Amino acid sequence: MSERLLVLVRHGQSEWNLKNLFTGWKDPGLTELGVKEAIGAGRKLKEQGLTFDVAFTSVLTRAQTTLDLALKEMGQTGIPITRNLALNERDYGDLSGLNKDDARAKWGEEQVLIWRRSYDVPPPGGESLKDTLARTLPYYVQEILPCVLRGQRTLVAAHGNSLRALIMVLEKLTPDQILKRELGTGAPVVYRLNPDSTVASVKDLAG
Ligand SMILES: O=C(O)[C@H](O)COP(=O)(O)O
Repeated sequence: MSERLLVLVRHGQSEWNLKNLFTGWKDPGLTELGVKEAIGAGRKLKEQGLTFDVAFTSVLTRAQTTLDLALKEMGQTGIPITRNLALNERDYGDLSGLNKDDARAKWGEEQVLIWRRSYDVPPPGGESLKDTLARTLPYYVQEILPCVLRGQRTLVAAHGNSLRALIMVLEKLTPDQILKRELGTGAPVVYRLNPDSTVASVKDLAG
């Protein structure tokens, strides 16, 4: 029986995570810590005895580098990698490049939390989680899920909010529950799916 393995991993710390800037579709690289976290993700997956047949990532450097470093750590650099902007971070619109504390000072704690974590309120000029889901979910259903269901062990390296969107569907979270769901940098979440594509088990390798 095939194991229907799906692992989601958020990229390691980026230069803009470190500077506390809204990033979205901007394309900073990983920090030194981010590189360590990416290698650490590979090490955690290796320790679980996991190997992969295919991988998916976004068109942004921080996710691609994280994937490359994790695969290298696992000795798995030869597997096919598909890059698609459907997996990109949520577009933060006019907030992109602004400091998150400055934004809180300007618009208030509550408004910024709503922009960052609510389901359907977009930041000015950007995408809500619902908008993000509207592009990540079709890609997941059409491109990623078929690989998992045919037994290809699948690794997805992407972003806080593109992955939260997928996690909302996988874990059947309500808009209220997704508000509180955070994803650590470089922390893999390991899913095993049932034949009907529902989740059989989930294991968070954070920490
Ligand atoms: O795009 C960003 O700024 C981060 O990658 C995710 O930010 P958030 O935690 O504010 O959604």
